[in-house]
Amino acid sequence: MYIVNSKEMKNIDELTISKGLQESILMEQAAFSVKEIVEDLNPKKILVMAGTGNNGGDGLAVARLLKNDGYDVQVYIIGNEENASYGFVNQKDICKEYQVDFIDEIKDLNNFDVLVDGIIGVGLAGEIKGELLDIIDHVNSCNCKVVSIDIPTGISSDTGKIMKKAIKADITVTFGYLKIGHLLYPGRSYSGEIKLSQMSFYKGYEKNLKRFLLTEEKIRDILPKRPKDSHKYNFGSIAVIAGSKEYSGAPILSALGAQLSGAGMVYLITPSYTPILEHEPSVIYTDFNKNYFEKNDLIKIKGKIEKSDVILIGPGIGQNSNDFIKEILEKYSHKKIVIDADAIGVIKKVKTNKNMLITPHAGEFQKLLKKEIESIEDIENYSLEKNINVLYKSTTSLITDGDNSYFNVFGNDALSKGGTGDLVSGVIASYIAQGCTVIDSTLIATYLVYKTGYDLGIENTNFTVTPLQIAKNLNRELIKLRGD
Ligand SMILES: NC(=O)C1=CN([C@@H]2O[C@H](COP(=O)(O)OP(=O)(O)OC[C@H]3O[C@@H](n4cnc5c(N)ncnc54)[C@H](O)[C@@H]3O)[C@@H](O)[C@H]2O)[C@@H](O)CC1
Ligand SMILES: [K+]
Repeated sequence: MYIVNSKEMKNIDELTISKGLQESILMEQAAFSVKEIVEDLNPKKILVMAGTGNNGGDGLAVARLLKNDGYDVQVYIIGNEENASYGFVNQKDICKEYQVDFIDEIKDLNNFDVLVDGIIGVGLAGEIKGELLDIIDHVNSCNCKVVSIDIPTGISSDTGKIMKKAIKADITVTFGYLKIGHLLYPGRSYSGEIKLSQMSFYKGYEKNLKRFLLTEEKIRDILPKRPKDSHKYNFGSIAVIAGSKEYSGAPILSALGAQLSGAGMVYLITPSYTPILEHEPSVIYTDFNKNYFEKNDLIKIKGKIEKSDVILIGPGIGQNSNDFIKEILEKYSHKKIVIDADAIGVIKKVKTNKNMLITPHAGEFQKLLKKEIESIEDIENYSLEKNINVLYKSTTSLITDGDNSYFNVFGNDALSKGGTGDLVSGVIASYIAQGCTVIDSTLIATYLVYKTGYDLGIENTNFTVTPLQIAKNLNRELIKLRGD
């Protein structure tokens, strides 16, 4: 499923209209789908709040359709009509013919049971200003159900950010394509339940789109098949190079993630002792009885690294093993490498390539960028400039190779715990070892871990789900995907 920004949506609108489909037809389609959703709420009294752009035009058309079906509906217009769009003016003229009731002031919004937010859609420019600031507060403090047209007023469709103030919707009805702002927080929570309506948009533009929603269907397509007649070497081997005196648990979660999701062979190499074999005896384990890795440790593990199809480096490794990490990234840059946690900072010092994946969360990524992340384009551009794959971990995670990006929205607060990232990186390495591309492996791994965490949170509570529990239950999602 494609995801668009406001510019792409505008291009799609314009291209569709250039093919001969009139704007008023698109508006009628949009309004009809909103009207049906409002009707499902069984309202007695409805207020449509309309801005003076085409989002307002949609709102006016919704009001007219509801009035025509006998509903008690009123319209309140917000903004300067001198600069109104043609779509708005046209719909207002039709509303008058249909005797739609316009009001000049709103006293108590609690007199209405449904509010339709047709104030601003994808045409939002800059921060909300003027009378709208108070109106938004008023809407957010009332008890009515709020249905936003296209995107809640005040949410940026490009970033999901609140542009000073935004309406909190119960339902958002959007048209043709999801917008980035529906998926990224806080836009994701302000949108409430999102309903996507199909429209007659010209599909020829889709070849230009490069952002996608990660779906179960996609995972079914890319999940590797396991041949019955196979041996361990069919499923690849992984060198997990992880841990330090301070963090002896992280390597366990990474190794378990790798082993419990199908890899053929997992070598775990840590500086100090970690009790992995008590958890999973099939892991091949080495430690050096020291606190951190040193550059010359590489000689001792060369054989295992060279036998491995994938290297996972970084979970729990701390900041005292950087020379050793740099040596590995330089020497084995021809191998697939998952670079996690404290190893991520080391990529600033090495030449990177598309065999590599980094897995930063916001704090780690900001350190690489040396500035705050403004939009997902910052992440995509970094990936392009550094020629490296990126998994940006957040409640909505982004997976990108710079050219194509996927949004994973299966995450929630059940995953917001130390150790989840270690598990994810292990599962990613596992699917690379099993023959998937770096990006596909990241899609599969984040899907499996996030979805398992989500399901365990529902069965138990989001407070109590742990990464170890998720690791031990990865099989459940795999069983569902296998279809039995
Ligand atoms: N062909 C089309 O163009 C279609 C457009 N559709 C609707 O049209 C919307 C886009 O319409 P527009 O491009 O006219 O834009 P919008 O109507 O979303 O926004 C423009 C209006 O918002 C006001 N505004 C913008 N930023 C503001 C700010 N910071 N503070 C206060 N007011 C602000 C502008 O003055 C203008 O009145 C979509 O979201 C969708 O609802 C749908 O009807 C489908 C077809
Ligand atoms: K809106």
